[in-house]
Amino acid sequence: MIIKLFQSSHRLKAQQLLKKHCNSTTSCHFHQGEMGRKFVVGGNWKMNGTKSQINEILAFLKQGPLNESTEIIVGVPAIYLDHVKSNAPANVEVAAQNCYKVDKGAFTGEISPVMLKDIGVNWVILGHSERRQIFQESDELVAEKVSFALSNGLRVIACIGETLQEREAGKTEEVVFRQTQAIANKIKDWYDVVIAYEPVWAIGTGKTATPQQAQEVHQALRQWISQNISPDVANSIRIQYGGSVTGANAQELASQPDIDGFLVGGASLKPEFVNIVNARQ
Ligand SMILES: O=C[C@H](O)COP(=O)(O)O
Repeated sequence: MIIKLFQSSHRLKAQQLLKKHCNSTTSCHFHQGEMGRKFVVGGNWKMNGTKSQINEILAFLKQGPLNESTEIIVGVPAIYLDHVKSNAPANVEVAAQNCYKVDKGAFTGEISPVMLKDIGVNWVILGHSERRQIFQESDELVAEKVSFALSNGLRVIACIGETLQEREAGKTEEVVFRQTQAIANKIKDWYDVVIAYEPVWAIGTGKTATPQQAQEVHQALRQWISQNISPDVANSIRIQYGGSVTGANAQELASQPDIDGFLVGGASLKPEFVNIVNARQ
């Protein structure tokens, strides 16, 4: 069972079971430092695509080849979730791009985690900067959504990241720690959470963070998580980078030790997404 959990991406759950196992036997060969994090690449299609364009994306995903050791998730506009769920290759998981914090009721235009589970969708992207900025989602609301989605059995890509103004004011760490703390205030288990660090100034602008800039924030965040949540969570949680990732820059970004994958916008609509999926050598 532990091996199965490792092969899936429930690494933290596996790690905790292993810890229990290691404490109860003297011959355990597993140690925390040996546990790698599975590379995870998400394609966030945002509000793009008609059914025929989506079928073209599905065609290049089917053609691949897609690295088997990378977990792949596509974030699909709500109206096409069912279609993509039925037509995506088996190794490509499907995510919604948002969901609300209650299971049903008078919330016109919203969709709930229960509805997503009902059509077999197991992932949701929450707290994307476009939701935070255009739709004024607060840290508190994002955290409530994360908590409610997890309690309904969804797995979550939780997005954080600073604006250009915040970076220039030297507030990058303060912002990403604050956004993560808001989530930490509402959840206990991080097994089913992937964090996507997406500096807002790099989204859709062609200005990718350099591998060093991204690594610096990922490392600082992991250290913060170790001190403020737990060393186990810090060691196991996957932190994606997002912001103008392309087939051309993915490989160097993927070589950074604390970058565990990507959340890709524009390039996820194009065949180069396959190169991004395969960026971790
Ligand atoms: O969710 C994805 C990010 O917003 C990145 O978008 P981008 O790759 O188009 O810069």
